[in-house]
Amino acid sequence: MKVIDFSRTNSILNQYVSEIRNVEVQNDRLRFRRNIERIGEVMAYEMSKEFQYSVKNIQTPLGIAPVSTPDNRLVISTILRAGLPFHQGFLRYFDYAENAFVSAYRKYKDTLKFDIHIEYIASPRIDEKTLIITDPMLATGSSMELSYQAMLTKGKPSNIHIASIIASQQAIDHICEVFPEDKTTIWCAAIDPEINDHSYIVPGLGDAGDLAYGEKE
Ligand SMILES: O=P(O)(O)OC[C@H]1O[C@H](OP(=O)(O)OP(=O)(O)O)[C@H](O)[C@@H]1O
Ligand SMILES: O=c1cc[nH]c(=O)[nH]1
Ligand SMILES: [Mg+2]
Repeated sequence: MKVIDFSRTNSILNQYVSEIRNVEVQNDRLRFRRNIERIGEVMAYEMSKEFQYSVKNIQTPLGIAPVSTPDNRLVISTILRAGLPFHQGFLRYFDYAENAFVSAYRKYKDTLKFDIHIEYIASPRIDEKTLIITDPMLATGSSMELSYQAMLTKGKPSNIHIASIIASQQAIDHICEVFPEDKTTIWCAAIDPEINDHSYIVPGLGDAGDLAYGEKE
């Protein structure tokens, strides 16, 4: 499976990642959400280079201009809640994309053990389309796996892009096992080495949903 890790390349993306990780900066919710959006925008631009293109002859006021534009039919799917600003970043660039939303949350049995519950899905048909699943955090990879299973009730995509910001090495390994190898690409801004006993990514950034939208009870 193709895994693209942007932290290996020097670019302005790393500035945005440093700010969402930084305890001195990340509590500014507006900046946190905007940085997540900006990472989505940059990632969307990079991802667009992998799409299929064909030349269209565009009528200008003065003549015909041949322009190569993408042909992929995109569905951007997002895992609530933390995925929302990331989704928005992709949608700013892929303005013709269809959109899907899946809810996934950790229901704790005690302080360490939890199940992931999927209770809501709103999606178009995804047959023969390019499915982009956006979620800024991949800790165990279970929310991504279960959300993908839920999306498969809406059809069979031709190819899949998993977009995350911080992924644990464990999540990358898990996704490589459970997603179709030949048609999946993982995009992330960084891969961190560990998850802790509470299944939080270390060093990670903390709870992305809470940082974007406030704590829940
Ligand atoms: O890889 P996993 O171990 O499944 O963990 C990652 C999930 O955790 C976060 O959501 P969270 O459950 O915190 O919900 P929230 O976005 O509502 O805060 C994140 O956005 C992922 O969906
Ligand atoms: O590190 C983590 C793990 C799950 N969800 C988060 O927001 N952060
Ligand atoms: Mg959360």
